[in-house]
Amino acid sequence: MSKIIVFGASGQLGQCLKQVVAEQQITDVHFFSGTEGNVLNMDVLDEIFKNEHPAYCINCAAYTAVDKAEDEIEIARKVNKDGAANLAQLCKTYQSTLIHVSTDFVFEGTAPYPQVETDATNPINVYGLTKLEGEQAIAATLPQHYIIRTSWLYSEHANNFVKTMLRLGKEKDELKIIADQIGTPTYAIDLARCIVHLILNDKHQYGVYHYSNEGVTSWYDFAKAVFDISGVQIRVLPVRTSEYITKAIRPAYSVMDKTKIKTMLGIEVPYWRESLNICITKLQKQQ
Ligand SMILES: NC(=O)C1=CN([C@@H]2O[C@H](COP(=O)(O)OP(=O)(O)OC[C@H]3O[C@@H](n4cnc5c(N)ncnc54)[C@H](OP(=O)(O)O)[C@@H]3O)[C@@H](O)[C@H]2O)C=CC1
Ligand SMILES: Cc1cn([C@H]2C[C@H](O)[C@@H](COP(=O)(O)OP(=O)(O)O[C@H]3O[C@@H](C)C(=O)[C@@H](O)[C@H]3O)O2)c(=O)[nH]c1=O
Repeated sequence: MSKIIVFGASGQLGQCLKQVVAEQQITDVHFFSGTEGNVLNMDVLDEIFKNEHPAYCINCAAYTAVDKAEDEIEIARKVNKDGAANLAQLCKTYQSTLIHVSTDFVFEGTAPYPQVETDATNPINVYGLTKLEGEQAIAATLPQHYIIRTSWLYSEHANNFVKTMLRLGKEKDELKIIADQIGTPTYAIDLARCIVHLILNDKHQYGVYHYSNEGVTSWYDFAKAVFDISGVQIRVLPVRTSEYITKAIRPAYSVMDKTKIKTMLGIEVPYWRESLNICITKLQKQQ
C-alpha cells in the first residue's frame, strides 16, 4: 500500500477518511490536523514531506465558512488558494500525487443542466472564487493531480446542513428553507470511499472530476427528508432565495454530472436519500 498523507484531518471529510481507512484496514496513512500540518507553513509542510515521502497527498484543508468568507477574503484566499498551491509545489518536489477537493460553488449556477468538468466556471461568491483559484494554482504547478469537485457535504462529523437541521428541529417549531437552490447532497463517507477507491485503482488519468451522490434536490426538500427520516415534527416552509437573506449569494442550480469519475473507476454512486438514511441512523445511535 502506498503511503498517504492527509491534511485538514480534523474537518468533516478528514474524519470520514479516517473512518473509511480504518474500516478497510489500510495502514500507512498519516493524518495531520490544522495545528499539526498548517498548509500555509512551508517549513512544516516540507518537513512532513521529507519524513513521509508520500505517494499520495489528500488535501481536505479548506476555509469553508461561505458567508464569513465574504468579509474575510484574505484568509479564505490564503487557505483555499495558497494552501493548495503549497501542497502542489511540494507534491512536485517529492513526486507525490495530489488529491484535492473542490466545490460545485465554482459554477455560476445558471446552466439548466448538470455541469460537466469542462464547463465554464464563474464563481459568484468569495468562497467559490478562492476554491477556483486553488484549482488553477494546482493545475499550473503539478500535472499529477486529481481535483474532485463535490457538493453539499454532510456526515456525522463536524458542522453541516443535516446537523444544523437536527439542532434547529429541537429548538424551533417552524423553519423557512430556500426551495429555489437546486443541487445534490453528498454523504462525506461516500466521497471518502471514492477517494480511497481512486488511490487503490489509480489509472493515472489526472484532472478534474465531479463527485456527489445521485439525484437532485433543493435545500427545502433536503431539510424535509432530514425531518421525515429522523421522525422530527416541525413545520418547514419553502421560501425563495430573496426571502432568506445571506451574506454570500449561492448558485441557483449546481448539479454536477458524474459520468467521468463513474467511468474511470467503474463505480456506482449511492442515491442521496439512501445515504442520508444511513447517516441519520448513525447519528440517532450516537444519541
Ligand atoms: N462542507 C461542504 O459542504 C463542502 C465542502 N467542499 C470541500 O470539501 C473539502 C472538505 O470540506 P469539509 O471537510 O466539509 O470542511 P471542514 O470545514 O469540516 O474542514 C476543513 C478543515 O480544514 C482545516 N484547515 C483550515 N485552515 C487550515 C490550514 N491553514 N492548514 C491546515 N488545515 C486547515 C480546518 O482545521 P481546524 O479545524 O484545525 O481549523 C478544518 O478541520 C474542502 O476542500 C471543501 O472546500 C466541497 C463541497 C461542499
Ligand atoms: C440554516 C438555514 C439555511 N438555509 C439555506 C441557506 C443556504 O442557501 C442553504 C445551505 O446553507 P448552509 O450555510 O448550511 O450551507 P452552505 O455553507 O451554503 O453549503 C455549501 O458549503 C460549501 C462549503 C460548499 O462547498 C457547497 O457545496 C455547499 O455545501 O440553506 C435556509 O434556507 N434556512 C435555514 O434555516
